[in-house]
Amino acid sequence: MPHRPSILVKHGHTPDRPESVPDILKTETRPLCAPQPAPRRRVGVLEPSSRCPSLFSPHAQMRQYLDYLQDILDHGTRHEDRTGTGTIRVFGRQLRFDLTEGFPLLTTKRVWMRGVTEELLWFLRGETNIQSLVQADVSIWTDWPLQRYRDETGDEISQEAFEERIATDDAFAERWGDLGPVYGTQWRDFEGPEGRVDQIERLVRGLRETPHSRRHVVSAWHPAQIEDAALPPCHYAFQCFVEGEPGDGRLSLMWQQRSVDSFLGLPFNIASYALLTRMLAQQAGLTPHELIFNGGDCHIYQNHVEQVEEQLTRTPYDRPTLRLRQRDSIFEHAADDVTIEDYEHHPALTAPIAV
Ligand SMILES: Nc1nc(=O)c2c([nH]1)NC[C@@H]1CN(c3ccc(C(=O)N[C@@H](CCC(=O)O)C(=O)O)cc3)CN21
Ligand SMILES: O=c1ccn([C@H]2C[C@H](O)[C@@H](COP(=O)(O)O)O2)c(=O)[nH]1
Repeated sequence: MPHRPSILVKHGHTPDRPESVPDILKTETRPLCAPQPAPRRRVGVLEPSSRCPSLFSPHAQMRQYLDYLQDILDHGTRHEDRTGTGTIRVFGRQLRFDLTEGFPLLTTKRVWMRGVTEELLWFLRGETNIQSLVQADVSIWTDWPLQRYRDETGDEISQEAFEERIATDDAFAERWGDLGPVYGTQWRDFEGPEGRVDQIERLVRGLRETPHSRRHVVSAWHPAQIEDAALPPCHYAFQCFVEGEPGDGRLSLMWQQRSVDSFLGLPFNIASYALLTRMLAQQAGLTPHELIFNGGDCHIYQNHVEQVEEQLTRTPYDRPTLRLRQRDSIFEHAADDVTIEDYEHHPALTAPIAV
């Protein structure tokens, strides 16, 4: 029977760290984009002159996430949701991270980078069955397979009957874990009228051959296949942007997310797109620059509020550093190509996932 550990099992060890608060962080939070004198514009010169001043401080950037959570608590409205859990939600928010200043892995709780990495590699392999993820001991998707507790005709069966089938029927066991046409299919194998499109392969080629193109878009949203997916894509599209010339160019990435589980999902999503930006930049000989998140329905589940409030009492540490082994192809990466160094973080916070 495939190994299906509980998603709430914590991996790794979370050492408690002594608090050391840099002076700059002891002051009250300032508005992120307080009015500043207009910078002198120098067209075509790669200076961060026109960006929000908050981006100059890595601490302020990670405080952005805490300010975003506080904004939802302060301005959100309570609502029932599909999962029956209930959320507090706002609509339309943006976060921006400067990737030249360390890796944007949250430090106000532990974020499980190996889980993030395995999930991204699983998308990049074009897979939509979770068996290889589960074998890698990553169980963040185990609640969503289409045939969870269903037989092959789609009829619901008990958990015991389902586990019995998996244990005794190899063909059934092999199919277990299919999520339908989710990210892997849409990124690598998007079905169109003229055949399949490998959007990632096309993106890497585009970044190398026509870096300044305005068409570096990958869409996971396939309107004709939404009904067939176990969960319609939450982060449904991203776009890349290159400034500068080959040898001295820099790469930014912006992703769109229609629905945002701000406590459990978003920290994973930030780390995942930051890692993807590093991989794409490496393939195209560019330097990672800015990472931009645009969220639609940005919510905090009501059973995460306590953990969010705990997080809001914490002060971010310096950002860690990410090392990525160079590969000839973006599709050749293995999980141990990614190492995170100097990751000082507050203790892990656990929370139930809304299914
Ligand atoms: N409600 C909901 N939120 C999500 O973020 C989410 C979904 N559903 N469905 C699909 C995927 C699965 N994702 C997940 C699922 C679980 C965790 C999670 O439990 N994270 C734990 C660590 C898990 C571990 O250590 O094993 C965490 O504390 O961040 C994170 C992202 C993101 N997505
Ligand atoms: O990468 C992900 C995937 C999922 N989520 C969250 C957002 C919502 O809380 C649920 C999806 O429910 P819908 O009813 O389909 O919106 O999963 C996330 O934050 N990040």
